[in-house]
Amino acid sequence: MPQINEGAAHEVKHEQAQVAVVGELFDTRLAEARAELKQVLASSPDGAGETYEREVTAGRLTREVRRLEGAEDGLVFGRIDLADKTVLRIGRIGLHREADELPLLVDWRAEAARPFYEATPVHPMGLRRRRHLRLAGRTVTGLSDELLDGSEPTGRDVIGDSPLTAALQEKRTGRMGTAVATLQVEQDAIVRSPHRGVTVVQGGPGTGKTVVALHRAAYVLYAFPRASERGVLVLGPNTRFLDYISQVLPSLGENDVVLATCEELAGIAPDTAAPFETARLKGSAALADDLAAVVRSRQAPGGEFDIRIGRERIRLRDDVVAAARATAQTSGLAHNRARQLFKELLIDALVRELARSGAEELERIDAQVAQLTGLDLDRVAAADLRRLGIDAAPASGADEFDADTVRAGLLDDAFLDEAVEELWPHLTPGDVVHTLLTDPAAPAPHLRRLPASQQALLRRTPDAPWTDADVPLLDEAASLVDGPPEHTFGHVVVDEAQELTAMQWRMIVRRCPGRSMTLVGDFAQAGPATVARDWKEALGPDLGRRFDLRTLTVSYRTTQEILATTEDLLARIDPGRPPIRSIRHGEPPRTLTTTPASLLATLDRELLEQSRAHPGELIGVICADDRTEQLAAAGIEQHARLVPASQARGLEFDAAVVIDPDQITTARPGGERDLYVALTRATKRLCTIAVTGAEAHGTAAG
Ligand SMILES: Nc1ncnc2c1ncn2[C@@H]1O[C@H](COP(=O)(O)OP(=O)(O)OP(=O)(O)O)[C@@H](O)[C@H]1O
Repeated sequence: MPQINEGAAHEVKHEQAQVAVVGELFDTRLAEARAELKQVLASSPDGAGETYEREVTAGRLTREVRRLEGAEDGLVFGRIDLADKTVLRIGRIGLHREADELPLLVDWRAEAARPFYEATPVHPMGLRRRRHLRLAGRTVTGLSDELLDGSEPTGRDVIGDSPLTAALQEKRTGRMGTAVATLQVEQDAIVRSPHRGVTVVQGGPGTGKTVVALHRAAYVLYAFPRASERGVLVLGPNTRFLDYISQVLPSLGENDVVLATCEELAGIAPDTAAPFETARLKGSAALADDLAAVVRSRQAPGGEFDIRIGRERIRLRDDVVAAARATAQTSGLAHNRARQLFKELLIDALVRELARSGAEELERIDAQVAQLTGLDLDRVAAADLRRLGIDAAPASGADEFDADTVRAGLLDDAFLDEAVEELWPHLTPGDVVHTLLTDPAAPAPHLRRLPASQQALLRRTPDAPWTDADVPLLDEAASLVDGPPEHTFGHVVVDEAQELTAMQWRMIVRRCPGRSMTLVGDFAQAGPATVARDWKEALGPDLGRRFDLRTLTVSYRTTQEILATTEDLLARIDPGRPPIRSIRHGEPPRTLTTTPASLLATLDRELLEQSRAHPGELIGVICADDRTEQLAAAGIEQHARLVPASQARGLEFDAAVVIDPDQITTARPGGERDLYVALTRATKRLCTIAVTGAEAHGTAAG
């Protein structure tokens, strides 16, 4: 915090007064929105139209109230002074009094706020001074200025610690906070990018990828109205991570973003998690073709259609059925909808057939009558009609056949529908995936080409529960049988995007028809289900190669000392990658060595010492997944957050204690990447506990 000298004290007082004015307007707006909402909720609408209108208005006002409430904390955080002496205050939302020419508070996403983030002494963007404010509630607790135009500080400029340093020194709470006051130039450039297609942000641990992703989501909502109308989705790897980031967008005044995992997006709650080998195999896009083949195999694969209608037995030739099938299959409709088209085409053919056979029957009767009596019935009938003064064309059997009535009757006929069901059954997504993975006779060109051991991993038993790895398959099957998902988004943000399998990419792309996305991740941190090695490989099949690739280069989390100890590991994971640098410095990481029998005692002691030395700090204990249960049973969670290595991606702690790195490395393929993730979670202190001895992995006793 800058030293509050006399000039600074004066400035703090001045800012305090301004913050109070902004706060007053904020309170008025919030009170107005709440009162209006109350009034709308108390009204009694007359009729469906008014009820609908009331719902819409109440929805809008509820959102407005939540938006304002979310932005209250740290409402004002910046100020820019332009060379022409214009002063603008920057905050989480915009506030404007009608009578004023300038806004009282400029939304951080507005163009007018851009210089607050992007101005540098080399490119001052018309600024003389940039000021950061620190607030506790509505009290200004500190401020610091940067002079950008080369002018000398005056008594009204407060030159002190960088606001970024102050922000980074705050204790971790277990929930990510916003970085709206201190977004750095390279981050801001991505957040504010006008690019509406696919933006990919890569960078090492702690470089702010999540920060950028979330602020980008808020920016899109503000700056791209069409995308915002269709909604913004933020997709994360697991609920633990979503919980970690859950507060960021509300505190940016944005409550309308949907936060979801892939499972939540598909609306499927799997019963269990698949082993990674299975997850990797089930992630292959080639299975999409196999699923499509299974569905096709249930679409009138061949043969004629034979049905009794009334007393008649009608048979449609196989080429007639094949033509209906081809038309339905090329209609672009999903299986269950195309079934209706197929059925209607069959009915059309049946009606034609009935008309033809009816006409033939009448002709046959006429011919028999003529042969027996010598009368031409058609001519007799026509002569009779002429005598009556009616000019009639010769009657034919077809004229007496009411095709429309017959057609309508057949459309409603349950018996006919059953017959169609034999050829083209209604399917559920579960039927399709189940058939692919359980039925050895199912068409599955890709699956068949796999070695027997892999086929065995993919096979499921009839009653097996669905796993997380089945979710993208079920979602793919849903799109094949019921059509594309109803709920789509205007912009999708994916965090830890390196984790997604090809099948998961397909489910995301289905939900973002406009292909407007921000994808952030780091392949050096990829889990074992990931097979793609880079973005081109991961995105190529669904999004092509035209994406805007940005790289973040500075870590704001992991200290330089910790990064230095992970350099060898990183070089093994990704030999060509240049090490990243950090703006943080801290204690050198420590390694403790223990035996399986004394692991719990060693860990206990370490946690106790850390809590005593650094009260209130958040400690994360990261271990191989297999060891989680043992540590949980020992009550570790009373002192620290216990995180299985597979779920540590994206998380952050003041201190991290990494248990048995060798076990993490060997627990699953790509274990070195799991270890790299685990070692880079701490903002201050890293302690590694190595476990030596024959029973080192997973068998330690307390
Ligand atoms: N501009 C910033 N101002 C303040 N804090 C920042 C800024 N950028 C990043 N941070 C902080 O740095 C930490 C790491 O950021 P973040 O989690 O976004 O990194 P990441 O690249 O997503 O990391 P990982 O690869 O481990 O998932 C967070 O605590 C975040 O709040």
